[in-house]
This record gives sequence, C-alpha cells and structure tokens, in this order.
Amino acid sequence: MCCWARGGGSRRRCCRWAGRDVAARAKILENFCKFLRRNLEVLSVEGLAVARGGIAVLEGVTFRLAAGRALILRGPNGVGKTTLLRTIAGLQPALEGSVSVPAEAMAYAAHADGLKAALTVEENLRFWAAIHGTREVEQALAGMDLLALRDRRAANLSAGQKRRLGLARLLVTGRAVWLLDEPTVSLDAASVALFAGVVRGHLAGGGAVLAATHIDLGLAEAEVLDLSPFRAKAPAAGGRRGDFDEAFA
Ligand SMILES: Nc1ncnc2c1ncn2[C@@H]1O[C@H](COP(=O)(O)OP(=O)(O)OP(=O)(O)O)[C@@H](O)[C@H]1O
Repeated sequence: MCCWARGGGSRRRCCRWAGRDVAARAKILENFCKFLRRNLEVLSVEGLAVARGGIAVLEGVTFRLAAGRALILRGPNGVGKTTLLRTIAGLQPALEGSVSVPAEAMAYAAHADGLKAALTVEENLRFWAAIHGTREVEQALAGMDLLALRDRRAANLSAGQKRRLGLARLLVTGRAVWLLDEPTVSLDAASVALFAGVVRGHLAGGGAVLAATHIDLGLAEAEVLDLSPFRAKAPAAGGRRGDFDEAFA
C-alpha cells in the first residue's frame, strides 16, 4: 500500500498488498481512512480568554481537537466551562485569542433542552431537521430511544426524556463538532450508556465532541482538559458586559 512512499521495502509491500483478497484490502483501506480522519484537526483554540458578566474567568486556553476524538472539559464549579463553550459556539465574543472552526460546523447543546413544549417529540425533531436541511429524524428517534414517545408533546415528557430529546436534536443537525454542556444531567444509567453509544457513532463517522461535565460519560477513550490552570489571574480587570452575555443562557 505504501510502495510509492518507501524505497527499500516497496516491492515486498506491494506484493503483500497484491496478495490480499478484496475483503482484506477493504479493511486496510478502511483503517487507513480512519487513521486520516482521526488526525484531521476540526477545532483549534488558541490563547483564548473569556469573560462572563463583564469579568474575565479564563485566559490562555489552547487545545486542538481532531476528527474522531472527544475532549472532556473539567474544573470546579464556576471555573468557566460553560463560558468557554458559549464563546467557542460564538454566543459571546472572546476577550482575546482565536477559535478556528466555522460556525456552521458546530452544534451546541446547552443546559436548556431547547424544546418546543407544544410540539410532539417527532415534530420537535422535524422542526430542527428542517432548519438544518437534514432527514435524519427516524435515526435520531431510534438513537435516543424515543420511538415510543414520538407522539407525546414535549411539555409532557419527564426531565430525563426531555434531555434525551434535547440530545437527539444533535443527530438531526448533521454537524461535525458537538459542544455539550453537562449533556447527561437527568439521565439514568441506561440513558447515559445509550448516549455514550451515540457519541461513539458520531466519532466513528468523523465527528468530534467537546463536552463540559462533572459526570462520567462512559467514554474512557476521551481526553480530559482541566481548566483550573487557565483561571484568569486578574479577574476583575478584564471583560465588559456585552450584548451577547446572556442572550442564549
Ligand atoms: N449571568 C452571569 N452574570 C455574571 N456572572 C456569571 C453569570 N453566569 C455565570 N457567571 C460567573 O461566571 C463564572 C463562570 O461560570 P460558568 O457557568 O462558565 O462556570 P462553570 O465552570 O460552567 O460552572 P459549573 O461547573 O457550576 O457549571 C462563575 O464565576 C460564575 O459565577
């Protein structure tokens, strides 16, 4: 497979490739594509400083996220996890630094479920699918175990069911980079495991996930970034209450 890239062993490698059956070659190519996807950077955050309510909370935040990878943001209450996600999502301006991801590549699941109470479960998903120009509603219903609830109004769902619907929304966005703020709040153990499977499917498809959470998402393969070392040193000095501040709490 790499015969054009390597001089000495090229003939032997070509023979190995030629000697494989179609299924084995397909597997090699699949693994190679996975390798490429996993090393493709989808989100880059460089020297980011963020503020909330006019007060600087984090500074110098720098990380990269490749396709197929999940990164968990950790840190004590109030350290700035939500503020960082909001800034990356473009809901508020950064004090300094840069975020290199197009807005249309991101889907943000905030604390609020963002549901339309008067619409049914299925209508909620169809609404969002229409906004994003996708047709993945059945897959999203099945993915978050909502098929039996499809005709129930969102107002009449339990807290955990609402959260499952809020997370199913991610599946109809067709967007690659999921920004998740405490995604598994209100979920029981079975639903947490279900969501972990959904996330793994998204990663396997070349997506990426950035999640702030105190709860174990069941994603042992995820990397972790502790935000404590990035606390702003002079919190009172930075920032200014902006128009965006609480527009999308
Ligand atoms: N509406 C607001 N106005 C002013 N300050 C706020 C507002 N919301 C949050 N803050 C402050 O901003 C800082 C960062 O809050 P943020 O919600 O980003 O923290 P967090 O790490 O997500 O916390 P948690 O783990 O409790 O969810 C905190 O000190 C908080 O008190």
